[in-house]
Amino acid sequence: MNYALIIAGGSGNRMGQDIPKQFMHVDNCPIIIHTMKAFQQHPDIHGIAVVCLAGWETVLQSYANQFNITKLKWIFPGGQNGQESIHNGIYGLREAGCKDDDLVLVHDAVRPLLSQDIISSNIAICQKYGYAITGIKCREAILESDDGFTTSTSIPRDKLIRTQTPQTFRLGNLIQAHEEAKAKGITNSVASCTLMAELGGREMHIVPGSEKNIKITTVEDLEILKALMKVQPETWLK
Ligand SMILES: C[C@](O)(CO)[C@H](O)COP(=O)(O)O
Repeated sequence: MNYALIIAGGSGNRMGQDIPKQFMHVDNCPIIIHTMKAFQQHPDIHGIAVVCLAGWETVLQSYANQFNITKLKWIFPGGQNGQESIHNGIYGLREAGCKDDDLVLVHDAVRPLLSQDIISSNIAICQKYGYAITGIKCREAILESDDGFTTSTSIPRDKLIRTQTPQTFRLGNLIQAHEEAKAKGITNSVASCTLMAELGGREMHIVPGSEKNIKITTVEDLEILKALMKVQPETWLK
């Protein structure tokens, strides 16, 4: 079985709005529901779990009912950071009876333009190799800065990959990684892929992502999202 684990535990401070960004409406629908629709629509996704910001669980369930997201099976509590939220999600899935061999597609609630192809490739690559990370090659020149204002250091971009989600693993492998992280005192890795890299000993395979698989973090991202939805309302899901 293949399950989407949607991470919606954040309060979205960088957006500077009263409503958490995953619950903001675009095109008359909350961003998180746009995201869930992509998994709802995919024939090889058997269930959706959401790790949800405290206090928003009932709102989420109501929206899921309203927009006919019938695959939503579980809502788990969010954590203090992304790593803790994913931890809550995977232990929740195990307690709910999911098997170690089941695939878990960990996905940001605020990446609503996820394509069906990216979901399919994540499943195929994870089934074949065990660890699938969505990513795109870095096309910009990269500089390093200590203070955010000045720089004199360039980093060659040729080997750099900008990661996206989904990031897909077998449930048992994810749980093992989080147990190892606990033993090593790693508590705040940025993403599942960075956690796997920090732990070492795992080769992750890259699934081609898309510039359209945008992460909504700032008001500017919101404007880009609205423009993309206007220009290509049908094609972004392909
Ligand atoms: C997981 C991620 O989307 C990969 O690009 C990204 O790291 C999430 O970052 P955030 O700090 O949770 O917004």
